[in-house]
Amino acid sequence: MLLYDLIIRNGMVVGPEASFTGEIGIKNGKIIKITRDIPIEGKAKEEIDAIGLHIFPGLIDTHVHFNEPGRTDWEGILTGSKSLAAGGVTTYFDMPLNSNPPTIDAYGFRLKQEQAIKKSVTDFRLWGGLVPENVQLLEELIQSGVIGFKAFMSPSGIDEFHHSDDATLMAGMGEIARLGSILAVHAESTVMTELLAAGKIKEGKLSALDYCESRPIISEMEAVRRLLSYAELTGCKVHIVHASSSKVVELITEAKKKGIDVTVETCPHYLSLTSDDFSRLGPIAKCAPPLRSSEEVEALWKALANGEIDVIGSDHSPAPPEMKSSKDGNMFAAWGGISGAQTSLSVLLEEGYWKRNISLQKIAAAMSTNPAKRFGLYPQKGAVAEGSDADLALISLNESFTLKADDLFYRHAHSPYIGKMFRGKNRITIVKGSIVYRNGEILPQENTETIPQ
Ligand SMILES: NC(=O)NC(NC(N)=O)C(=O)[O-]
Ligand SMILES: [Zn+2]
Ligand SMILES: [Zn+2]
Repeated sequence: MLLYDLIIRNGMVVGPEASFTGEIGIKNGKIIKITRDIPIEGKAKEEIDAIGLHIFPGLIDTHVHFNEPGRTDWEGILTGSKSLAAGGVTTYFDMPLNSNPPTIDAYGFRLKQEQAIKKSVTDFRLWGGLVPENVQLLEELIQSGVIGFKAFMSPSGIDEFHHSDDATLMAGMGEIARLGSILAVHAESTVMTELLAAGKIKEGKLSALDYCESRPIISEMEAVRRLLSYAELTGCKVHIVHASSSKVVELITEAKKKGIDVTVETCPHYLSLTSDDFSRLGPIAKCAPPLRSSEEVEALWKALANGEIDVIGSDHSPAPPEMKSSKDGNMFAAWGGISGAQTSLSVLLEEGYWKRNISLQKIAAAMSTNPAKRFGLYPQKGAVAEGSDADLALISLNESFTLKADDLFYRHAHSPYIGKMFRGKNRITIVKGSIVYRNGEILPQENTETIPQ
């Protein structure tokens, strides 16, 4: 009898304190043995020689919009999950919008879950939405198995997913606290962003910089402060998504000190791109909240280095090319959302590890361990440890590549990073013991349909 299905030999395991040379034995989708500095004893059906590779706990992307069912022409579970696997991500949390129907009741949940079980090449969880119409349906969403709830404090850009007014937030947060779940929030002020945008549009000021000015940092800060008050009042756990500035992070750090149960996420694009890049690249780099200055980028890195940023999520939110272009230079009209599912770790390694001395431990924490802990998946996920799911990314740190459109598995080969050089390449992605990605290719899996893209 073979002891293992798979043994990974000679790799450098990225542990929580330090990296160590170790070997990993996998059976039935789980890590059942790890040795330090000595070869694993026993045989396996398959072996991987990971000499020269760093073994990360499989990354968890807490924030993707795969838009299926309903807007599969924008992305899709198959294409989206392939792109994640290529980037070392083994589990994602899909947002309750822009799929149609949105995931705001058990029916919407079931429709999406059926598709994801058939098509996803990685593991996944689904967010439920909190909208003004469904406060009484949050419990059925919990029973369906949502990882948590997501609300917008300003319009989402999607007609079927309304943003939460203050009354909805307070009632919804009371209910979510009662259910013991967590609320993820897109925090921008509706009043500030709508009035500022209306002013710009009236004056015909429609450039990238005008768009950025219509969504200032203070509008995020105002929304976060208000939300934190509701969190304090209701006891609801909250997670602020896509913070664009260290000033937002500071508010959360202060709230943590006061005992509020809050965490914060930022995205690779806020750590690597500026509003000037948006002016240069056009709608491909449009997002909400918008890109900021290079000083803000550096301040966010500091916050990450200080351990003040809990989670990095991609906020992959693509749209068809027509919606990501602008013939007349009107940046207000283009779709807001950056395609980043495949490149998160690449950005963190090149811009963080190589350029700013951010340790691999910090990167693994923000991209795997912390999300697993925050959303109740640890230690099943988020750790290279005996008993954990065999979700792993094998990275060649020194190897560099220049990103080409051809490398992207997205439905639409869009990325603000095409032409950028990255040091650090994901070679192999393993999900629950199965090799799903190896050296540029997705490997066929028994449980996923091979559907043409
Ligand atoms: N409807 C969306 O997908 N919106 C997303 N768009 C961005 N971030 O520009 C988001 O997460 O807010
Ligand atoms: Zn958002
Ligand atoms: Zn989003």
